[in-house]
Amino acid sequence: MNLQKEDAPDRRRYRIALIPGDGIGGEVVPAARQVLESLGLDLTFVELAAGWETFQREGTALPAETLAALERCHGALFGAVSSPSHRVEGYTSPIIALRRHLDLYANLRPVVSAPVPGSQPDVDLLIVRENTECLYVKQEQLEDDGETAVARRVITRRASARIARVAFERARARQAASARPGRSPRVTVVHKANVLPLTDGLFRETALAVAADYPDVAVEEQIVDSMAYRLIREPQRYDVILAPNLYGDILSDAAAALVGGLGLVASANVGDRFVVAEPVHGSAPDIAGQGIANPVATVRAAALLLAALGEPEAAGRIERAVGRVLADGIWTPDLGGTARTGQVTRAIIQALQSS
Ligand SMILES: NC(=O)C1=CN([C@@H]2O[C@H](COP(=O)(O)OP(=O)(O)OC[C@H]3O[C@@H](n4cnc5c(N)ncnc54)[C@H](O)[C@@H]3O)[C@@H](O)[C@H]2O)C=CC1
Ligand SMILES: O=C(O)CCCC(=O)C(=O)O
Repeated sequence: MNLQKEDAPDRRRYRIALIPGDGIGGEVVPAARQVLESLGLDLTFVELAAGWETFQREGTALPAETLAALERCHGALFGAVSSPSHRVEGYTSPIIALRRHLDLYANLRPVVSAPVPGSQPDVDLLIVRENTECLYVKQEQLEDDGETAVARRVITRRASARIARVAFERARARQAASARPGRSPRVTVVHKANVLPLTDGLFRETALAVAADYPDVAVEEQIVDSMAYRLIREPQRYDVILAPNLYGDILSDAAAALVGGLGLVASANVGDRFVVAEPVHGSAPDIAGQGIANPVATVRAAALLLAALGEPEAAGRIERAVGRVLADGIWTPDLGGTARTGQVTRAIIQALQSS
């Protein structure tokens, strides 16, 4: 995947879109921007609108100007949006729309132990989630009698094969980077083909066929409900977990709970030409506006963005700085600490500058 703009005059100058969205998105994205600004890279930022507040103001949650501006950026950092849980005429989740519009077909979610309370030791896994289809095609309808609602679930061989390739390639790359020393690379294919033999069956069958091209990577399969159970019982045994969209979404929030919570876990929505990085969490309306949101997930998302753009060294520096701050016990309340968003952010910047 080469995400760098071919027409970029200088590959080491990046124009980055910032889409804070709603709720704590407006707190954690500026925090991540400060961290990015402290790196000494040649970055310019373009702030773009999307989300529920944008919808209320402009009648669309993903304005055409946002999409047009993204075309001129190398990548984007997304905060979170507040999507209502009831139908609102004309509203559609902008992050789901962006993933499909930009064909960001791989949602990569690293889940790694952290030196914080509640984190299990020795967890180092990657959830590779298909990001464009399944129930997220959002084709729902209410039947004429108003008593039955139907959703279409789409699984294609093409999308299943390309996400499976990402999973196997990542398993190889993780092995090369010694992510799990002494253990062989492995992909766990998640499905529910025992109940849904056509849709999940196609996902499963396609992933297992792709596995044949990767004899050096072990493959196993796991039905999604027992996957949830085993993930919680024994997260250390997993390496790369490959899942259709909805299962991957649910498993990644559960996995976050194993390593300190949603305040720490980031993701990258990756396609062949673009990347949108974001925290796994949502807009957290219960804590929005209080200055206590944990910025780490979004700072880590910024690191994933830099890595995808071809700046692994800067990404590594951010990760190491975050690790030091967490080890020093500079924690927001979700981790049991008393630090505020700004204090954690400043500590990360200080750790970067002293590295
Ligand atoms: N990618 C996106 O934009 C996503 C958006 N959402 C939206 O977010 C809204 C709220 O959804 P919820 O179910 O409450 O999930 P949520 O992820 O926003 O919050 C779940 C819990 O985790 C806590 N939390 C999340 N991020 C945190 C952080 N950085 N620091 C400290 N605590 C944090 C929250 O306070 C809350 O108790 C909904 O409107 C939903 O549509 C949810 C998930 C992803
Ligand atoms: O609330 C929204 O607008 C989107 C929530 C989707 C989500 O949790 C994910 O795909 O990671």
